[in-house]
Amino acid sequence: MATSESEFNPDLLLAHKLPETQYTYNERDVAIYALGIGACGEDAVDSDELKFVYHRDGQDYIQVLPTFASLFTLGSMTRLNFPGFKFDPSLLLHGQQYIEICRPLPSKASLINKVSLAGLQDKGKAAILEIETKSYEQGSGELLCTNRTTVFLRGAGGFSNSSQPFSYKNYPSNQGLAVKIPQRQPLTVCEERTQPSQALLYRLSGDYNPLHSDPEFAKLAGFPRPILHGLCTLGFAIKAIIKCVCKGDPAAVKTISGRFLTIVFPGETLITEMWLEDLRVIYQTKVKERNKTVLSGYVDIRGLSSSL
Ligand SMILES: CCCCCCC/C=C/C(=O)SCCNC(=O)CCNC(=O)[C@H](O)C(C)(C)COP(=O)(O)OP(=O)(O)OC[C@H]1O[C@@H](n2cnc3c(N)ncnc32)[C@H](O)[C@@H]1OP(=O)(O)O
Repeated sequence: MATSESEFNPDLLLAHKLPETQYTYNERDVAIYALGIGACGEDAVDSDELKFVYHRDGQDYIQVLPTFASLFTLGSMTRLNFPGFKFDPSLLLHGQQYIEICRPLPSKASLINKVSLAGLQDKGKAAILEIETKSYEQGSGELLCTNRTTVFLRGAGGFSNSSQPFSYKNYPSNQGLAVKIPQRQPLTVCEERTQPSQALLYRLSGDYNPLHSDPEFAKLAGFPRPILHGLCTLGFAIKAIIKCVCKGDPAAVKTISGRFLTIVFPGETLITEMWLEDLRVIYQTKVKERNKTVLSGYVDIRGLSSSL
């Protein structure tokens, strides 16, 4: 148990206001992110992926992958601190990510993030903490996207003061649910190998958690070597869905939900299976070398090309 009963104070915790953060990005950040999630990693002239890392003079702007939105949360997620609730940050794992895109992401922008606590559950052996980030364009004040980041805090559960485990959630119960994988054959499957240096490249987008780069830190956290960022795995999976289901159009993606089921090591091969249910793509991603399902979730899309 990471907190003694006297340390957990739900009134203090729920009254706590998280500070606003800012995030400014440009085309260079967009391209570095796309390389970090494997764009053009196997073929430098891949016509489906080149547009995410390069645009010729005279062409329209570089295109932005919808999972780039997950980076907007970095400012608040790297400094998590709550009065009335303590945990060991070295035991934190990314559990789930939910992203709602209100309109396609511009290739450069300055954003204001409004951050709030969206949930906290006592699961006994762990605590589940959820942080919501709403990103508004500076100037217009228009809402661009919402992220909900769920972190799984190993060893931080068992803090409830009553016999009923503490549970707080302030968002609709149908959002970001664990998915049921269909029993039928998938509509389509995409296989892509991550590079042994994938996490070292991905971290340059701003997630410098040593869990993904430092062998000693990874061992202290309970892993034999550094593991891949969950959001990097999610980026690979959603890029595969855009390629295989959305005909390469990143603007087709409306909502993304993913649950990280087990760890991925950089260098492993990701196989993403996809099923279509109306305008929802259900997906699961497996690591080929260990035959383990590492991620599952859904993507809601805005429409479908008739050729599918
Ligand atoms: C830009 C900011 C990013 C913020 C994150 C910063 C740090 C980033 C770190 C990473 O990227 S870590 C790498 C990515 N994440 C992972 O690799 C985690 C992979 N998943 C696991 O290893 C396991 O699933 C787990 C999280 C350790 C949980 O497994 P465990 O066997 O311990 O749990 P269960 O007994 O099955 O379930 C207990 C309880 O918790 C609920 N639950 C389980 N898994 C998750 C999950 N991934 N997300 C949310 N909730 C989860 C589960 O439903 C059970 O609840 P009840 O059903 O009992 O109510």
